[in-house]
Amino acid sequence: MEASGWSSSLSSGILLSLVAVVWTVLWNNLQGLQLQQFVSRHLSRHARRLAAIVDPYLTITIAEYDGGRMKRSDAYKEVQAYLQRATCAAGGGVRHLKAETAKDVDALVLSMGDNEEVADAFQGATVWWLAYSTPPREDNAPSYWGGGRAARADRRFYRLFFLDRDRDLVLREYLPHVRREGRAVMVKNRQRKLFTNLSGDGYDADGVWSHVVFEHPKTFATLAMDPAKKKEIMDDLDAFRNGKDYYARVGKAWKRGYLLYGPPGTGKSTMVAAMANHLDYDVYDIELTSVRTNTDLRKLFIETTSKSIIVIEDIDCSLELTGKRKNKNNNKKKANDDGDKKDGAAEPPPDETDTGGSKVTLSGVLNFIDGLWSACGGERIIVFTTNHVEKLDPALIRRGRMDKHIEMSYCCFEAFKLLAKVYLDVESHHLFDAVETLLREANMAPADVAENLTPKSASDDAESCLSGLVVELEKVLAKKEGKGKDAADQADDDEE
Ligand SMILES: Nc1ncnc2c1ncn2[C@@H]1O[C@H](COP(=O)(O)OP(=O)(O)OP(=O)(O)O)[C@@H](O)[C@H]1O
Ligand SMILES: [Mg+2]
Repeated sequence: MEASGWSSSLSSGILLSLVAVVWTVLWNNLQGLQLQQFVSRHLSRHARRLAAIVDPYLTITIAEYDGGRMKRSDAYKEVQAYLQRATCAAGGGVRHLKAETAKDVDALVLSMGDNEEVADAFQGATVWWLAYSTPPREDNAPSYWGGGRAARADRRFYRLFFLDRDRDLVLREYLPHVRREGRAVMVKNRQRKLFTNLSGDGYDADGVWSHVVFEHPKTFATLAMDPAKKKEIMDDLDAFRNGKDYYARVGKAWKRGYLLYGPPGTGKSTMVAAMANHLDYDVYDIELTSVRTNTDLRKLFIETTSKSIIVIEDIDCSLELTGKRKNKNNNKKKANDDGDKKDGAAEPPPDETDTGGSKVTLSGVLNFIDGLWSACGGERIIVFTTNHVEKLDPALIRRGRMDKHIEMSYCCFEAFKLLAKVYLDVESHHLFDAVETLLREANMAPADVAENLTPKSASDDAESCLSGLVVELEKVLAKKEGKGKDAADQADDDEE
């Protein structure tokens, strides 16, 4: 925030008096309500400037990014939220509004467009807010922070104008009031968001992240898995959410890592949605191959808000993160004494001269998870998903980084019963016994079970869906037994 002022002058006072006299004469002669309204609105837009001639005013500028391009300023976001309400209250005063979807699907949240000005009254004083933006500076992408979309975007500001005589009121009471109210508006309007670091049409840009409204319907109630395991995960999440004091007491950053591993279609991505819905958190989905450097990755992390889940899907496919660190460490042991223990602040440049495309390295990802920067903000869950846990570098998934390892496995009978209830609304059926026996031997992912339980035509009912499932399970089992027999024959041949 910055403050400046102008002093009044006698000649300005005389000029204002003249303007007032001319204005009164003109006003009395104006014909027609419409013209009067037009002039009135025009005048109100300049009232602040006129007032300043006789009484100096101060300004406070609030930039969207203070202290560089690291993180959106909380004050800016709070003022933005506060002004959404003030803008609505201002009625016709603001002519160019920006609209965003609100929590209530039919409603819109309105905020001031660029170069719009809105007046606000507080305890008898009047203040004015102006929204404006400036083009990015040429030198606005310091190489240390890696530049990025935020650095290339317009720089946005709010400027508050108020009279000098209201200085104490504004600084001591009005601004804290604005921030408090702004936070309340943010909570009220909060829609959960799904963020991505990929830019594109259909996303709303928000610094380095783009987002859409997060509307995944999956909850733990409809997630099929072993009930005891499910309860354990839900308890773990609850303990995390309520664990602020615990984390502070033991001196740990308030974050928790979950590794979800298992074959395709066992519900890893679905589990992330259920977790987000359970905790009421936002989701940040990082496409690692689109992150150019380790510093960009760190910037993405810093720009996440608390109460969020940060997901990297298919971590084994995302990058060459499987064992590379070991080779690197062997090669550069003296220069870089164990990259995973480095805490981000002084990242070695050689890490970023890695492979083409994305230059994110294992060391960068390790720092991102539990380097010094990872403690910024708190209350974040980091989730990795993979089909091949055995391929991952042990450093990446050790406890402390990925605190909880959750195996998402093939469908068990308990999981099947839940799917049958969800998809067919049946809790018991004469075919359940056959399904139970088959599921003990045949490996079928919940995604495939769910697909078999989905009616395909109006004539499909529970009986036909369950029969279809039994047939499919028998096929899977026959295939498995066939493979087992082939393998046994091969072993016999080898022995001979
Ligand atoms: N445990 C489950 N409970 C309910 N539905 C499930 C479950 N597992 C999978 N499904 C259904 O199957 C579909 C695929 O699941 P999902 O994408 O979560 O699998 P995945 O484990 O992430 O697979 P991949 O390894 O290929 O990414 C989803 O639409 C989901 O509804
Ligand atoms: Mg998945």
